[in-house]
Amino acid sequence: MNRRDALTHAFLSDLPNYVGSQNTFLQAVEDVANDVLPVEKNDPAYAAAKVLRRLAEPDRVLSFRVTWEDDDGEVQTNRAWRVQASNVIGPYKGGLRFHPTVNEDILKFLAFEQCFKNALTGLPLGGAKGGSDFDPKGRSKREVMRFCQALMRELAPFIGPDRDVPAGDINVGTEEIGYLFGAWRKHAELFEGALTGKGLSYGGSEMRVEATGFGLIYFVECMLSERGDDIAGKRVAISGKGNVATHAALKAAERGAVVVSLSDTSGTLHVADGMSADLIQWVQAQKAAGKDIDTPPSGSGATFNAGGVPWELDVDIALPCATQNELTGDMAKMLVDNSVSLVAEGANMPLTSDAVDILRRNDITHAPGKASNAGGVAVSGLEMSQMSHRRFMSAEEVDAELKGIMQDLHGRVADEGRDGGRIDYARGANMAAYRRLADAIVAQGII
Ligand SMILES: NC(=O)C1=CN([C@@H]2O[C@H](COP(=O)(O)OP(=O)(O)OC[C@H]3O[C@@H](n4cnc5c(N)ncnc54)[C@H](O)[C@@H]3O)[C@@H](O)[C@H]2O)C=CC1
Ligand SMILES: O=C(O)CCC(=O)C(=O)O
Repeated sequence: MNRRDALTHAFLSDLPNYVGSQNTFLQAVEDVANDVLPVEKNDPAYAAAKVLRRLAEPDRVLSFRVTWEDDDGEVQTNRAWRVQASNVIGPYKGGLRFHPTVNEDILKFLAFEQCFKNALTGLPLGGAKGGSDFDPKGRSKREVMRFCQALMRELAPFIGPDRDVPAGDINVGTEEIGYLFGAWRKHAELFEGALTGKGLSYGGSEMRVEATGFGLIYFVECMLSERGDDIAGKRVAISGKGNVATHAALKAAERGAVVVSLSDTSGTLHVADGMSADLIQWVQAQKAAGKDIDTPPSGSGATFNAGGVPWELDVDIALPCATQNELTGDMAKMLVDNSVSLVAEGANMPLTSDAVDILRRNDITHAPGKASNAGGVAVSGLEMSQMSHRRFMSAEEVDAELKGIMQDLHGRVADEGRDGGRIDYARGANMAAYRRLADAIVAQGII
C-alpha cells in the first residue's frame, strides 16, 4: 500500500467512529473518499482545511416529532428530519421524502450526495435533504394534507428562500408541495420561494415536474455522443414507475429509443417492441390513483412479469430510477451477461458498491446520479431565480436552459474523468464537485 492509499485507508477506518452504523451514509462517503482523498492529501490548502472530514459531518441534523389526526380522529405520530449538510456555496437545497424506510442514515446519505450534485450544476445551491417515515399509501388526501401541515409547523422556523429550500422526492410531488407551501406561507406571513416544485398558479416553474427524467436523457445523449453514437434505436430498460422513471421513459421514447420496461417492487412491465407514450401515461395515471401496474391495457403489447427486474432484459442501456441500492451485484452480472454498454442513474445511489465494481471491471460506462439526475435540482434553482425576479420563463425556455445545464455539467464531469480513451464518470463527478466545494471551504476559513 503506498502513502496515498494509507491515508485514504486511515480516513475510512476512522469514519465509523463518528458515523456509527449508518451504513448507507458510510457507503456514500466511502465512494467519494476513494476518489478525492488522494487529491486532497496532495493539495496543501485542501489538506490543511480537512475538506472531506468537514463535508462528512452535516452542519446540523434537525429531528422532530410530527403529530396529526387521521380521518377516524385517531392521533398519529411520525418521525421527521431535515439534514442541512452544507451551505458553503448556497442556501441548503434538497428534497423531502415520505416513506416508511426513511431514517437519519438515509437522509444523511442523500444530503451528502446533494452537496456534490448541487455543486455540479454550477448554480449557487447548498445541500440538504429531509423527510419522514410517514407512509402515504392508503391515506386520504385530507390525511396527507393534515400530515404536511403538521410537518411544516415543525420545519417552518428552519427554512426560507435564502436559508433552506426543500422540494419533492419519493412520494412528495406537486400536491404535497402545495400543502407544505400553504402551511409555510401561513406560518411566515410571507409569499416567498421557501420551497420549489410549486404549482404553476403560485410561483412554480414550467418543466420542474419533467426535469429530472428529461435531464437524465439529455445527459445520456451527451455520453453517447462522446462515442459518436446517439439514442435512436437503442433498447433501454428503466426501473421505477414514478416521476423520474416515467419522464425519462417519455423523453427517451420521443428521441427514438425503444423503452422496454418500467417497474415497481412487485415486478416489471415489459414491452419488447417499446412502450408508447400512451402506455407510459397510463403508468403515471395508475400511480397517481394509487393503483398497481400489473394489468396493462389490452392492445398495449405489455406483459407484467411478477417478481421480475428490468435488468434481466436484453438491452443496450440501463436506467435505474426507483431508489437507493435497488441494483445489486447479482443484477449487475445480468447487465454484463446481456452486454449492456451504458448505465446512468436516475435514482440517488441505486447501485450497491459491488454492483459498481462489477460494471467497472467489465468496462461498462456508468454515470452516478449526482451527475445524471441533477436536472431536477437545476430546474429548482431556476424556479428560485424566477420567483425572486417575479418573472417566469416559458416551458421552451426552461427546457433549453435544462439542456444547456446538463451539457455543461457533462462537459465538466467528462473533463475530470477522462482516463486515456475512456471516461470514469464516477470519479469525474466526485472530483469536479469536490473542487468547487473545497475552494469555497478554503476561501471561507475555519468556521
Ligand atoms: N423527483 C426528483 O426530482 C428527483 C428524484 N430523484 C431520485 O429518484 C428516485 C425516484 O424518485 P421519484 O421518481 O421522484 O419518486 P416517486 O415518488 O415519483 O416514485 C417513487 C418510485 O420509487 C419506487 N420505490 C420507492 N421505494 C422503493 C423501494 N423500497 N424499492 C423499490 N422501489 C421503490 C416506486 O415504485 C416508484 O417508482 C429516488 O431515488 C429519488 O431520490 C433524484 C433527483 C431528483
Ligand atoms: O429540487 C430539489 O431541490 C431537490 C431534488 C432532489 O431531491 C434530488 O436531486 O435528489
